[in-house]
Amino acid sequence: MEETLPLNLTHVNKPLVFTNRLHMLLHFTALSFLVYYRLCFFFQDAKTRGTPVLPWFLVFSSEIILSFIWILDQAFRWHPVSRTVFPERLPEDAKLPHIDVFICTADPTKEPTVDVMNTVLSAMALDYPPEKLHVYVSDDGGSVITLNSMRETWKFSRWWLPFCIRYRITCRCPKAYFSASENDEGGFAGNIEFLADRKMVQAKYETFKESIRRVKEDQENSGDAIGIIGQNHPPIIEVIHENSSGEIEQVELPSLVYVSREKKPSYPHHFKAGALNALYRVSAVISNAPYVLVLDCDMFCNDPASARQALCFHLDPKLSPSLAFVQFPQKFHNISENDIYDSQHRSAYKLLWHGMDGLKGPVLSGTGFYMKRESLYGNYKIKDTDLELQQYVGTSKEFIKSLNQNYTEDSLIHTLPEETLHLASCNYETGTKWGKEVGFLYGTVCEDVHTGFMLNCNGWNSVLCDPPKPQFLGNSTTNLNDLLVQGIRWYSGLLDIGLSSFCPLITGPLRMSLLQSLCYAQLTYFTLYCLPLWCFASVPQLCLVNGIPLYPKVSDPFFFIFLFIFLSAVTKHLVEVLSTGGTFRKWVIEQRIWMMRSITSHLYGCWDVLEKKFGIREASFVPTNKVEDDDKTMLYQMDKYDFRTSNMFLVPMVAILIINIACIIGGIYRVLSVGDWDKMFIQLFFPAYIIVVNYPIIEGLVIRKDIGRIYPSVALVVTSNILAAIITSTLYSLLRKV
Ligand SMILES: O=c1ccn([C@@H]2O[C@H](COP(=O)(O)OP(=O)(O)O[C@H]3O[C@H](CO)[C@@H](O)[C@H](O)[C@H]3O)[C@@H](O)[C@H]2O)c(=O)[nH]1
Ligand SMILES: [Mn+2]
Repeated sequence: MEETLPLNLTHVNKPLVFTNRLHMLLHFTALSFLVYYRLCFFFQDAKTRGTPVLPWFLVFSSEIILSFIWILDQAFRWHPVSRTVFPERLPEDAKLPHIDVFICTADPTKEPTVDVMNTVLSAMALDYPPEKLHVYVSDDGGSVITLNSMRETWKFSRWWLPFCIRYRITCRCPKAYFSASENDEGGFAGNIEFLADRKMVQAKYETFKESIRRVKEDQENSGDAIGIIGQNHPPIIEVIHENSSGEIEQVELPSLVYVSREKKPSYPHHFKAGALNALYRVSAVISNAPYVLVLDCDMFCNDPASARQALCFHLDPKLSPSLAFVQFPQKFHNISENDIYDSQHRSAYKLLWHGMDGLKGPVLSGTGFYMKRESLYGNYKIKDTDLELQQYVGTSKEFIKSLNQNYTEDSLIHTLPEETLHLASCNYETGTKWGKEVGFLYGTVCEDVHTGFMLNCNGWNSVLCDPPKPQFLGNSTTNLNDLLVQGIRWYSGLLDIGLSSFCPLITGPLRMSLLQSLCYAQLTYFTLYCLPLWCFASVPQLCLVNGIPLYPKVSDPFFFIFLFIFLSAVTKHLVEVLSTGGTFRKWVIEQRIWMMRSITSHLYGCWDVLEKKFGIREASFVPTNKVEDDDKTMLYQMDKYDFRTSNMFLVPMVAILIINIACIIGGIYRVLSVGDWDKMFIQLFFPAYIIVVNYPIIEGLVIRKDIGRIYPSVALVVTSNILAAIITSTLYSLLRKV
């Protein structure tokens, strides 16, 4: 009866679903009262109002935007699920499908080659029949360093893979394996042969690292600067192969292919999406596996079992026909205990993705997913003539042939090198539907969300596979500068999708469930948090000093509506943090990071989108820095914010704090002398809350003496004060008049 047992199971946490929905009902009712209260104001007689219209309107608009995002957010909480897989029930190895692994790298200066090669090694060492595994590395930098290092990697893999298999090592990324405090001994603890082999392989690993260092040095000495090579180079494709030397045992290894697509300054290259599409084509004529694992170069396989786990969904006869991809959550190896930047993106990967999984499936997250190759080929099947097909996917006959291959071993095509180079050339896509209907979509730097959204629109589903042991571990941004810079790219890319012709609120409901569309809308519109947060950080405070009440007084029944909404929102957040393994402290940190990001990254993200819409600026994808810096890591591990970032981020944060501190002092003085504290209670609470939550900024500015503090440079002090003064005086004059 073995065959009838399911490969996977889905669980619904019913009590959680119930409490979520009850909370939605209560919170929504309170929000309706709030809207009623705000609207009534406009019907009052101008004389009895006692508050000018403008500040009321600003605060009301902000509340509407927050409520709008809150409503979108509820879709994630409607029907969260989790899943279990049973890889032991998969068919025997001989019947398993081929898998291609794509690893993207772009810049050997920002993405340390040794780490990239560790990712490659961990992927080659997946627990999967090696003859069915092809690992492709896309090098957008077109760098000799990466190519030569891959040759070294191939050599080392002949030692590394047999070692992992023989001793059943589960951590197959050598860097992680050799630096782990506790050794993964696969049940061979104390075995003399194991210890000797381990020592020998470790020595080989050291030699391997040394050889990569030499490759780098040779390149630097040859005068070719690293980094600027990326924008203009011919296509290079090489199947890595070395003649085996006698001393190594003969083992079958997965194939390893280096692909650097052609780049010319006159052709847009569409960043990572362009790189992945080139890999899609090249691999189609080499191995053409029906499933593709995509990895960022900094995300290694932490457990070799992921391929088999993903196949528990892809080979499930019920799910398979409409299943586009199996997404594993992004998890990171460099997260400290308190995680002061929320680098792990707790809410997304521990909560939101599970919520979408209960609807039509999680959003594509850029890395750590097993995609069904066919799902990205669009509507190629309904093209009648060869010409139509060529206009759709391009002119390569070999590629078109690959579309209809049966994925059996004998059908693997042995392609001529010219064909692969043609497929990786930069004008191959001209006049075709690549990036529009075929492959990863262009037009935004968040190609992952965009592509996932369109797949869902076209009827494909996805699932989230989140086993207890992280299958992939990446490198997250753990300093303020990288975090905020990366944030600008994400939030502008996401808002780009929201404002494009693929607006999730319009396209979505027509082509998928309303709830799933709301989830996408939340992802693409939460950049707009910057508007209400800027407002709440300044308007109520300035009204406080001016004696303009914006909220009901303590004795008013509506006061409890506001109190309830605040408490309900923060308590729900706190409960979610605690139930996903966080602490009270983590909750405060998330509140703080939300404020910091909204005030800076979200704002600049919006600005970026505006500039792009008006054609002032082109899209850019600045790869995140992945070089480990001891100073920065030390500060992060010590839970100290590293404020060594540009004034572009510091000035708004410091200016907001100046306003809040000044207003709370002025406000308290005014309330004491006038005695209307009951009218101003909420407005006194606002700045107090902001100051308490953001205390580390004050500490960084006036108390800390270490390298990560905020240096009160003349430029910073002057610009923050000027900004604070501009905001204050503009609002001051406006608020009173209207
Ligand atoms: O022109 C480019 C730019 C980047 N990359 C690669 O894309 C990957 C992701 O870039 P990274 O700098 O690490 O960006 P992150 O912000 O960390 O990436 C997140 O956000 C991206 C979308 O902005 C997604 O593509 C990623 O999968 C997701 O992890 C890396 O492997 C890069 O080498 C390219 O191949 N070509
Ligand atoms: Mn990354």
